[in-house]
Amino acid sequence: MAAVQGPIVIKQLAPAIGAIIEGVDLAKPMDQETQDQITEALLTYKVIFFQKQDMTPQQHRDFAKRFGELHIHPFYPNVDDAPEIIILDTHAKNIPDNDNWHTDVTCIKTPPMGSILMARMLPPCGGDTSWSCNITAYNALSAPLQKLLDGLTAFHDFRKSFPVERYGNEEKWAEAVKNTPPTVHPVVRVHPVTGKKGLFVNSGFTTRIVELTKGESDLLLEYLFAHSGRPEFTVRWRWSVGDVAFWDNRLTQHYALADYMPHRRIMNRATVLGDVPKGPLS
Ligand SMILES: O=C(O)CCC(=O)C(=O)O
Ligand SMILES: [Fe+2]
Repeated sequence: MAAVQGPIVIKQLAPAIGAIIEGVDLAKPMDQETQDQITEALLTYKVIFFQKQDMTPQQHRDFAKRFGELHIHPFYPNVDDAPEIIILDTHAKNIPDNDNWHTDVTCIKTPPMGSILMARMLPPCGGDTSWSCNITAYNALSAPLQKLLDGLTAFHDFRKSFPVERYGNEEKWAEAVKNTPPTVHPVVRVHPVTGKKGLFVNSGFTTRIVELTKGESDLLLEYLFAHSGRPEFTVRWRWSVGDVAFWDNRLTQHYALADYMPHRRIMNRATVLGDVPKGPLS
């Protein structure tokens, strides 16, 4: 059954992050007021969930396009006549994917502002996804550590999440590496809309803090990666087919649990490009 179009109802899920949005059918044409309410909810709750949705990949793309230009992933398989929609199908490679804390595609100069993920096929149980709030994680650090981090930058490298041995096709991989050289972002990001500060390092892509020695960088990153995933900064979503999660990728991370093998799980994702991350000093 398709979702009903009506007044929006918001149900907060956890103190740090996450809310369910009721009363919107994402497949239907949307007025500006509804879109603005969705944007507002995204900024407030960082990840928002829509249930019982019935979108084709084309409608998924069209909804996502309302929020900005879409990213076409160099690697993931995509829908034939909607290349902006990537297909995450664990069965295709028979290995789990995205089962680490990460922020999407921070290895490019303009990492996504948001990702919109829809569940298409699910295992009988398991396969939940968690999101964490990098603003709450930053606020929980001591003032001296916040001050140190405010002035640092870090490398983000495509190869950390996409090593050649995992994604095969050496030629295509070399081309993607050439087109995606490591990029440097501030370790603390100022959210371009809310002005809030949050950690902007993630275990998916961040390899090295530029201004520190390798030993210092390794230890500090290890601490920050572990800190960011603390349960009190998170929300965990148990999927049903037709659920859609829309997250503000600018100051969040997420983790797709791979606890359901050998069952199949298929998700579709649209990825909305963002701006160049700015730090407190940049
Ligand atoms: O499959 C999931 O639940 C999330 C996968 C993921 O990391 C993503 O779509 O960006
Ligand atoms: Fe992801």
